[in-house]
Amino acid sequence: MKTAGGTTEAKRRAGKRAAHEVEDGFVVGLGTGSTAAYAIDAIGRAIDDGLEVQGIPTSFQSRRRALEAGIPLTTLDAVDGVDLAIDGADQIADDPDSNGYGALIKGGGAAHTREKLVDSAADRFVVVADPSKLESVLERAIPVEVIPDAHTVVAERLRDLGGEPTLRDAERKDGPVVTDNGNLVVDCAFGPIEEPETLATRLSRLPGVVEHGLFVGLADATYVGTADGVDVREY
Ligand SMILES: O=C[C@H](O)[C@H](O)[C@H](O)COP(=O)(O)O
Repeated sequence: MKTAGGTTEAKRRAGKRAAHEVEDGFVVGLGTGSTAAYAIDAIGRAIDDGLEVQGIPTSFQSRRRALEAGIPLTTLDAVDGVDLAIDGADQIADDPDSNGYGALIKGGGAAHTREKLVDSAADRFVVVADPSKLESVLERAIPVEVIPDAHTVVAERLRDLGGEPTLRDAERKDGPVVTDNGNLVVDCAFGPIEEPETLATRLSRLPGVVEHGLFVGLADATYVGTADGVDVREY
């Protein structure tokens, strides 16, 4: 049986393992969420032991975690490139025989726009996860970041594409979630996504959409923490 403690340990293992890939002098993309946070903490400990790196956070949350961990920060426009990005995922397509093997759904924390920017800029993008994130076919609702004025129009276009859109509401305030970029999030359910690349292209084309949480062909590897180790998938 999977326990909350077991999941925590799996996330910690995956995060630590990915942090081992960080080398002296690297510029590292720092993902958002509870799993990437373990990688950030591990990089911080390596810095205490003498490693020299710079981090690029993907959200307010990862920036704060990185500052707490003592990671020197930089920005995408101040560096020549990103050596490695480490980031979590909400769902990972895990059928090697399918079109979308290694495709991801991200944005459960509304951070997918900056995550996609940083993760796609990296020479290598490693996903860190626990086994609950693995599915043969992606099926979670896709987070779509929209400029505020556009949310009703985009929702209409998403229905045209066969989706069921819902404006994401904040849990601890009246009103919608507002992203780090000042935008809104529409979560759109499409059922099982057999052709993630086709859907990703269609979503990217919609006026008013800033970015969506379907990451296709971006991940280079996934590290899945397990009860006694880490399973590695290279794409
Ligand atoms: O917007 C949030 C991000 O895409 C996260 O990487 C994703 O939600 C996974 O988070 P966690 O590791 O906490 O499940």
